[in-house]
Amino acid sequence: MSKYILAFDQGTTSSRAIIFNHQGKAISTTQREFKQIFPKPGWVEHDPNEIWSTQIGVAAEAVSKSKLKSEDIQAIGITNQRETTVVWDRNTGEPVYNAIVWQDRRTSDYCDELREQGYEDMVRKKTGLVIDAYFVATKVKWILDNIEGARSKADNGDLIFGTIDSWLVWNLTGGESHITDITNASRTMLYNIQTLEWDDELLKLFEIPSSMLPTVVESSGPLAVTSGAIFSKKIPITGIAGDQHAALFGQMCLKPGMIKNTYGTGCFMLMNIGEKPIVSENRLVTTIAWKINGKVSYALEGSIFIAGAVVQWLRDGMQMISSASEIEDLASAVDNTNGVYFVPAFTGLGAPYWNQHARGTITGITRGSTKNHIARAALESIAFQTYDVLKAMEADANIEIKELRVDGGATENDLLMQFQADILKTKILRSQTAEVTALGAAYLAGLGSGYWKNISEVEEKWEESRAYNPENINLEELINGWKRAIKAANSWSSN
Ligand SMILES: Nc1ncnc2c1ncn2[C@@H]1O[C@H](COP(=O)(O)OP(=O)(O)O)[C@@H](O)[C@H]1O
Ligand SMILES: O=P(O)(O)OC[C@H](O)CO
Repeated sequence: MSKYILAFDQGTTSSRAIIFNHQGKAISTTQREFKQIFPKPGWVEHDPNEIWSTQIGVAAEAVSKSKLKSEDIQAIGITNQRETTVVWDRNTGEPVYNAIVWQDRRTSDYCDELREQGYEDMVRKKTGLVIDAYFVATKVKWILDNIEGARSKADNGDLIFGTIDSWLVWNLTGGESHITDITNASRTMLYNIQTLEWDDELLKLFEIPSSMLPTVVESSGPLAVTSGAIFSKKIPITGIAGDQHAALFGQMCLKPGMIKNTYGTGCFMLMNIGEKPIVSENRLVTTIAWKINGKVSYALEGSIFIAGAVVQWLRDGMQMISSASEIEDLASAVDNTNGVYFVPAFTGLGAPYWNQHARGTITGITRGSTKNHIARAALESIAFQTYDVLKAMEADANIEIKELRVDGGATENDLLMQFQADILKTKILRSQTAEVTALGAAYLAGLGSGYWKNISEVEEKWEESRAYNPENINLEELINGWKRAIKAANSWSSN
């Protein structure tokens, strides 16, 4: 009887489960959305119990939908929205507060204070990160400082924390395993990516007791085993990685210099930089790509907070379109934006600007501007933000990037992909598999359980579905306009 790999893809807006066969093809996909909680402007939360129930629900459904039994699943791979933080009681398994989501900005002012106090260099050298509310440490501190009784329980050793991979593994193992994989650890701002250990100085700075920390594990191998109560048979968990790291692996960017960009809610560009962590001089972050068989690979990352979400905003907020795919026709009705620029800094600006206080701006509007120009400017903003990150990456790595592998919902948009190739002057390759993130987790799990023999066996499965070759355009004028628009969005901020 053939065996399969079950991948969990726990994302920002939905939980997905996908079953892959030995050819690396998805044979069953299930997905469930869950509630987004916005208690105050700039705050974003999820209910951790709903994350767990939707994730385990879709996993059971994927198995039954494909008429498989638990014994047909060789191993589980987990990939997750990163930085989203849960603190829970190790005795009851109950969270003490909602999960604080990566997009949440409640600790921005505290991050400003840390920068003013001169911690930026130390944090960057140790963790590869910039000080920003995006990362985990300040979210844990906020829960300990603001939830009644949390600090004393944590000091007693009763509370533990984790990113979503930890939370899922804790529940899958019936509270037996409190672990996190090294890629997720590298997003906490508590993990030293040079020494590969939790960092005492950072734990002290953020006042987080070390008894709360999960054990850090590799991204592939025998990591944990589900408890008997979950599936009818215990299943090994043999792959875990944050979603952007899993996508880098799924895109088979295995050699230094290979680079991918995922166009979802946000855009996340990662470049494999090999076995040494380059510290960015251009406001990118350095992160751990994966650790396999004792060997760590590093990546440079540029995180863009709003990409496909600007299209969602035109759909839900402005009701300019009724589905995301409609934007392509609307934008294609004009040849250019007629000087309109849209900077979708709805939650501040991420890489390479890192301005937590910038806000969305539309500039260059004239009497002749129409919704077609605004729609086109919104789409182009995704490509311009990617341009800024790619240029920073080229400068950090001192190379010229010739090829970019892409995936994610917005890569369906041919207008966007062609414009992207044109302004980058780089070939864009869209991968054959839409579910590259889940596939990356499946590959990690399959390699960790002997389902696939070695990396070369999976490497040869990568295929492109379409290539976009750059066409000649007048770039200078376009980029000048974008830079002025960014200046406007930045100057709107009060800081
Ligand atoms: N044809 C399209 N053109 C532009 N954006 C699109 C298109 N189709 C989907 N999107 C955007 O892609 C995002 C969904 O992609 P997905 O990879 O599922 O994201 P995530 O994993 O972050 O939820 C949404 O923000 C949506 O607005
Ligand atoms: O869930 P996604 O795909 O929006 O990804 C979120 C990122 O991991 C945040 O860093």
